[in-house]
Amino acid sequence: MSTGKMILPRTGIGIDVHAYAADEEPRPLWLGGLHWDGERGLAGHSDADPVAHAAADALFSAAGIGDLGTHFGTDRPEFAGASGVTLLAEAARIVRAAGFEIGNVAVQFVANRPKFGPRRQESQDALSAAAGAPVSVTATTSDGLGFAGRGEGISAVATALVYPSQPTGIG
Ligand SMILES: Nc1ccn([C@@H]2O[C@H](COP(=O)(O)O)[C@@H](O)[C@H]2O)c(=O)n1
Ligand SMILES: C[C@@]1(CO)OP(=O)(O)OP(=O)(O)OC[C@H]1O
Repeated sequence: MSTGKMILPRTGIGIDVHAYAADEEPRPLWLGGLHWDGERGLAGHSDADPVAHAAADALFSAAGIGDLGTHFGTDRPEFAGASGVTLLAEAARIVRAAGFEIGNVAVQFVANRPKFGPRRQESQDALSAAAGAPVSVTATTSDGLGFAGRGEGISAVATALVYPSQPTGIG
């Protein structure tokens, strides 16, 4: 007999944007959980990895427990310079503690460079290990249009699917 309880998945979305660091204050580029040698870095309180941040934001969104700023505010000195991989792992821990399992996360970033394809698997492996669930990463240019086309910054958008650890609902 049915108990009327179900496991309903929930989707979430996250967007993150970081501007390139000023020439006077150069930073390393961290993108998709990887360091990109010789590439211009992004400005931010943490390591400014928009792929990892968008993934974490999508997880919080799917669980309905706020967003990146809710959990890792820029007023928290312990997150200064924090790696995106660390933030994503912590986000996954918080989401699981809130009673959810993670199905998957998909992220796409918009940037002319670095050329991502050759390091896609490495990035996906790093982020999937952090999340404890599959994280796929894709890249696109914007055909030279907009702030990505002008080389002003990098944006990323992510979706996530989570589901309750225990059946919920009527019954
Ligand atoms: N930084 C990037 C951007 C794109 N790619 C790959 O190039 C292909 C074509 O991209 P479009 O701009 O035409 O969407 C696509 O396969 C992207 O994965 C990349 O490797 N690095
Ligand atoms: C990650 C945090 C905290 O260190 O800082 P930033 O690196 O500036 O990144 P952002 O995507 O603007 O999210 C806000 C903060 O939670």
